[in-house]
Amino acid sequence: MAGESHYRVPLPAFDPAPHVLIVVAPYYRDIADGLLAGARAALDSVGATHETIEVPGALEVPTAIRLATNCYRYQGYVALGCVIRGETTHYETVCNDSSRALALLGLEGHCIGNGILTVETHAQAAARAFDQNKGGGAAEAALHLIALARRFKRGGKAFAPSSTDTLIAAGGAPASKDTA
Ligand SMILES: Nc1c(NC[C@H](O)[C@H](O)[C@H](O)CO)[nH]c(=O)[nH]c1=O
Ligand SMILES: CC(=O)[C@@H](O)COP(=O)(O)O
Repeated sequence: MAGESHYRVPLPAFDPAPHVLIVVAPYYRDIADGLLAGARAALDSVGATHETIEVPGALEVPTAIRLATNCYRYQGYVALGCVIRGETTHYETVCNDSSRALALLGLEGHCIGNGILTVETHAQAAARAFDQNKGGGAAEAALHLIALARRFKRGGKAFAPSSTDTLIAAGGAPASKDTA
């Protein structure tokens, strides 16, 4: 499967536009550049502003995001990188720990899209970074979570469900101004 084949939930409109931090591990520079281009295009498409920082490897991405949360500057985060299986069990460590740490940060309420590829070969990585635009998908995931965070923000007014309200709407459906 080379190209993109799954359904992508339409992005909501944002007002105000969110500010997002991209954290990328350019362990494989060419793959990282493909992921970055897709992520930036997705953020630009909704008017989101963004900054990018680099860390050495995928294992550092969650820690960098956690450190960035200290400054309350970003509404969401896009984690980008690529892990390719080597000869030892280190692959499992890098894949599982980075993924688990990002998930735990998400459960703390941080809006994170995970675009860290975990693959067997460089060719698989290239297909996902370029043809399948996994960087864009990760940025879109972060944007959907930002919309949800705004919709369900702490101390917000009570929400009355209606037939048009679904979880998938992710903040895009209600006409009310519910911005964070
Ligand atoms: N093998 C890969 C790594 N390994 C490096 C670790 O992520 C980490 O930087 C190191 O253990 C120091 O803490 N990183 C990747 O991004 N991709 C790999 O394939
Ligand atoms: C995913 C990795 O950490 C990998 O690149 C390391 O390779 P190796 O298992 O051959 O040391």
